[in-house]
Amino acid sequence: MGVLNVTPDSFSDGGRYLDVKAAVEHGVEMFELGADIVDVGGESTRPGADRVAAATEIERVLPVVAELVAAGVPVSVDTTRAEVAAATAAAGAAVINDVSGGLADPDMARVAADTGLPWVLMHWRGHSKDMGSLASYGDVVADVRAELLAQVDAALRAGVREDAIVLDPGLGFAKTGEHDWALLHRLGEFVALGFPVLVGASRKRFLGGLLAGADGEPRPAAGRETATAAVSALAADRGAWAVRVHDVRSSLDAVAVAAAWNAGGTVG
Ligand SMILES: Nc1nc2ncc(COP(=O)(O)O)nc2c(=O)[nH]1
Repeated sequence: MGVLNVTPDSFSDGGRYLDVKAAVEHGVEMFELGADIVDVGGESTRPGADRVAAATEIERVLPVVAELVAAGVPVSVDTTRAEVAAATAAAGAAVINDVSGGLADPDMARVAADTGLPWVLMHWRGHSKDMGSLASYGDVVADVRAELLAQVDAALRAGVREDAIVLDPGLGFAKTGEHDWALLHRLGEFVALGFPVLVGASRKRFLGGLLAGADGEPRPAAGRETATAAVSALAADRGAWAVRVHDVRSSLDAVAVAAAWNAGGTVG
C-alpha cells in the first residue's frame, strides 16, 4: 500500500503532493513500481495535527482519487469521515482506510456496510491532538487486540461483512516506541484472529528512536527507509496482508526477499 498524503503537514511528506497533478503522477508511479493499492489521505494524522474541515478533505482527495481510478490504479481512502469515504467510494475508491476504526464517525460503519468496500479498522484512541495522553496500557497487545475486536463487533452489528474487515494495530497512534515494538513482536496474535492485517510502520518515530545517534537524537524520517523495509520483510514473514509505506520499491524488494527466503529455492 503506497502512501499518498495530499496534505500540507503530514510528518514525512507534507506538502509534496498538494498539487493534483503531482499527486496523481506520484500515485501512478507507485502503482507502476508495483504497489497494489495507493492510499490517498487528505488530513494529516501526525501527533498534534490540527483537524481540517470535511470540505477541505474532500477538495483535496476527490480529484486525486478520481484521476487515479481513471488511470486504473486501485485506491484506498485514508479518512475517519463517513462523508469523505462515501464521496470517494462513489468516485471509485476500492478500500476505506479508517485510522479510527469507526470510532471517529458513527456513520462510517453504515457507509462501509452500504458500499461493501473492504474497511481497514486501525486501533485508535483519539484524534492527533489528544493522542499523547492516551498511551497507557496494561498489556498493550492484549489491550489493542481487545479494543480492535470491539471495533470489529460494532462493524459486524452495523452489517459490515466479516470478509470486508482488515485489522491494523495502529503503530504510533496513542503508543510509545515500546508499545510499537511489543505489537510487532506479537504481530502473530493479530494475524491469528483470521482477518487480514495491515502494518503501517513507514518512517515512524519508533524507528527513529531505534536508530538514534550517539547524541540521542532520533534518526530523521528521511533516514528510516531501510528500517521500514526491514519491518516490511518481517511483517510479510509473519503473515501480514499488507504494509503501508511511502517508499514502495524498497519494501517490495524486502518482501520479495522474505518470500524467496521462505520458498527455499527450487533445489531444495
Ligand atoms: N491503516 C493505517 N493508516 C495510516 N494512516 C496514516 C498513518 C500516519 O502516517 P503518515 O502520516 O505517514 O501517513 N499511519 C497509518 C497506519 O499506521 N495505518
